[in-house]
Amino acid sequence: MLIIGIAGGTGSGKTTVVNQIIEELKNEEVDVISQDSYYQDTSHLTYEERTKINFDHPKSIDFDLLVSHLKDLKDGKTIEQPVYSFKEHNRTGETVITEPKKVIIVEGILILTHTDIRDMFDIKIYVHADSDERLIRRLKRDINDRGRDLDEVLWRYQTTLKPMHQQFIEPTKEFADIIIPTNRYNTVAVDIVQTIIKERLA
Ligand SMILES: Nc1ncnc2c1ncn2[C@@H]1O[C@H](COP(=O)(O)OP(=O)(O)O)[C@@H](O)[C@H]1O
Ligand SMILES: Nc1ccn([C@@H]2O[C@H](COP(=O)(O)O)[C@@H](O)[C@H]2O)c(=O)n1
Repeated sequence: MLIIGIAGGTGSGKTTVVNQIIEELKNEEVDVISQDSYYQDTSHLTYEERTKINFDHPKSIDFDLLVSHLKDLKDGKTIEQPVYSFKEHNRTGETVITEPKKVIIVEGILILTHTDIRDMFDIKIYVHADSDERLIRRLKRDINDRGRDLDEVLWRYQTTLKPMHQQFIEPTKEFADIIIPTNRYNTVAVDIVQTIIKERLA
């Protein structure tokens, strides 16, 4: 089993890169695990309280569950990946049955901050886009897809997202084996990663 970690700031293009990488792989060969599925269960809080959570701090992630799920997959066991709702700021209570495959791609802003998880990765990738580009993408995406408005995105950017990015996320670039610049669509980098995966699978 090959485990690939793909980190990078919000809006850097992690999900897009993952989708491009797996385009040529068969479904039965690859699992994608998103760190977003592992936001802490906050059902004990009201909706109002949940809106104020700092979702860019490592403490917002249930890393224990993520570690145990990755270990299970490595051991050939099936897991139940939680489903997360950005509209509700909480897990939905549903799960996705995920079976072990030849390639596991784990993507998320904070995945390289955690030593045990970092050590499980065979390849560590950091996706980089400039912060203004990321903010523009985040604004468009959160308003179109995640039920947010301009004020909410800018408030979150100023209060938590930008400082947490500088404190926790950007420094993990030093752990990366490969850094992919994505201010433009980077097909060359995607081709290189696809080639590495194919070689390892051969
Ligand atoms: N290289 C790129 N150039 C322009 N837009 C991009 C690029 N990569 C991603 N996007 C767009 O930016 C938004 C955020 O990308 P996404 O892959 O979801 O980022 P992340 O998973 O890192 O938050 C999406 O709307 C996506 O279509
Ligand atoms: N309820 C939530 C949970 C997380 N976020 C933001 O999502 C970002 C991480 O996801 P990406 O797909 O962009 O990598 C992170 O920056 C959190 O601020 C949120 O807005 N609401």
